[in-house]
Amino acid sequence: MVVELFLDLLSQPCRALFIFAKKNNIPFELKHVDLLKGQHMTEEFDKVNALRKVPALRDGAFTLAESTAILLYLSRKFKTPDHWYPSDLQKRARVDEYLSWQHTAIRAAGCKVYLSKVLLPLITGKPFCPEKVERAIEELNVALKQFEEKFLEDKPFIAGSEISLADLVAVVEIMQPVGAGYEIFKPRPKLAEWQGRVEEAIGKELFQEAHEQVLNAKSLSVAELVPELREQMACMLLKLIN
Ligand SMILES: N[C@@H](CCC(=O)N[C@@H](CS)C(=O)NCC(=O)O)C(=O)O
Repeated sequence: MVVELFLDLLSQPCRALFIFAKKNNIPFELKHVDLLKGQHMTEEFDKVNALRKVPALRDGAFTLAESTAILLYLSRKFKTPDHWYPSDLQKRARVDEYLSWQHTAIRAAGCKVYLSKVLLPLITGKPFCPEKVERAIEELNVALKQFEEKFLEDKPFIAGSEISLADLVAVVEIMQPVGAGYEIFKPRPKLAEWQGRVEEAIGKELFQEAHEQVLNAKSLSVAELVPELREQMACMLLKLIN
């Protein structure tokens, strides 16, 4: 029985897992959990991840939540090439450092841009609030400056000369505000060059496949989201962006 991955490619951590599994030829069954249909809120999905969030993994009777834990589980189980999570003590520490930092920095700010500009208007049917989007962009700009100066410096990749889990996790988060129409790369040549290297290391086709949905906001629909769930999701999003 192959590993089952519960994903929605609209979600950044899900894209990281999808790319990682495909790039490393890890055999897996993709279980699509459609966030915009509220499929993560069902009793059925609750048995896989009681946190009711994607991504999640099931390997036989074993279930696992949290993308970092899942990436590490897959890298160990399938003994993926060393560069993803280097055995060298200090290179590995660089990856750990980035994975620890990113949740409250790039991820938090990039999410706010996407949620306030794309998802909340889609769910409520109301236009986005320009002040909220502006505030989120300011937060994101601070995080991106820290990313370039502290984490990337003048290296090709975060842990040195090869792509690692840190770059993968970073790139999927950085693409989320791009999906909201925010021009991230033009004013940041260093970031743009890094993104190009990461995309090349992953493979352009796989990168595009993973990002197709998030880069096409017009294709999103909440027509199948029942009113109670719509209400719950709107409240949750408002809390997240405030
Ligand atoms: N720390 C978690 C974050 C998971 C997460 O926030 N997933 C979002 C999609 S990106 C989700 O499922 N949201 C649905 C909800 O919170 O109701 C991870 O890295 O896996």
